[in-house]
Amino acid sequence: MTDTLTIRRPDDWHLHLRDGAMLQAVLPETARHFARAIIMPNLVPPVVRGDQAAAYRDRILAALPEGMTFEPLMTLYLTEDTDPDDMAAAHASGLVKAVKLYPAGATTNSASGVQDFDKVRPVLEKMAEIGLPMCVHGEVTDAEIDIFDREAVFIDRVLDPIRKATPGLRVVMEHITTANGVDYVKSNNKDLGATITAHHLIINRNHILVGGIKPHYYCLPVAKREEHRLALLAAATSGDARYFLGTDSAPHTDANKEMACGCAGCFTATNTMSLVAEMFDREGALDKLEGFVSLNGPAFYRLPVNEETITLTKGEPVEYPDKIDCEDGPVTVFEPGFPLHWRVT
Ligand SMILES: NC(=O)N[C@@H](CC(=O)O)C(=O)O
Ligand SMILES: [Zn+2]
Ligand SMILES: [Zn+2]
Repeated sequence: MTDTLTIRRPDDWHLHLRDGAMLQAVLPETARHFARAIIMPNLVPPVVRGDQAAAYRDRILAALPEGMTFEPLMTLYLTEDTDPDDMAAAHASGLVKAVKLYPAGATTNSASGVQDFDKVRPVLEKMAEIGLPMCVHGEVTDAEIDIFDREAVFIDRVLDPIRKATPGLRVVMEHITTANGVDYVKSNNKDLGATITAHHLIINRNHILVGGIKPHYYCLPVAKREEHRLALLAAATSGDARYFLGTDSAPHTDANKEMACGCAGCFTATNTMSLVAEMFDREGALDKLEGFVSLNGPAFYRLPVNEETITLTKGEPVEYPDKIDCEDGPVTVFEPGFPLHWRVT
């Protein structure tokens, strides 16, 4: 039985760090294990231009505790007014590694997102030309589409037409939650990848709703049926390099989660590596863990892999805090409902 595992230091290809007091509170949770992360731009106001991304990057680095190393990989929030030249300059300087597409109204702080996809056509063409990847929150927002179908409908009605109209556009389907998402990636070429979160490998929709509503399991896209969770787990542990870890760790204070209209987002930064290793171990796929967390992401983003390593050890159940403190109020850490045995040592 394997009980220690040394792998290259992992990266997180989808992370929310927020700003101010929340940034201060959550950044060490990620930087403890992860070397780099793709930083989501859904602040209020959103990070739309290169100068805003540069200023946000500076605030992140200023919040990093002494002695920790971490590289924020910045993104721009795509709006109908995005200037293709500003975007291209931010990419050429090395600052910006991706552009994020939020359908307007799809998720937390997405009001400035795209309503009319034709309006961003020139920007998408520029991205294809310069090789700048687009990260997509893949859900339609139409009131008549059931929330559990919004990812599958987005693939058919929005994503596939965009990809066909924009050859060469490199796309990451963020936080996929369905077998439809898994299959769409599988049946396409190397210009398409997908991130998978730790929590979507663990929970299905029953976990949110059976026996009382669990606000800390509510995120978007919402967890689906068990058959979809199993498809995600199979994809993550398959060794297929088009799937990689993006935690979508999305902190909200408990006050904002535990209310009549609670925010969407699971906070997993603290225990991600224990969560993911546990799930890979259960699948007998520990040999695929390094690919999923440390190799496949850099390959897609055409970045070097990390030189440092981390060692995971299996033993007695791992202890981790149930909440982390933040000046704005406590933030609950994702609790899988079973013990975790792999710790980063
Ligand atoms: N995933 C979530 O449920 N929430 C994210 C936004 C997002 O990634 O869609 C957030 O910013 O809180
Ligand atoms: Zn999202
Ligand atoms: Zn997210």
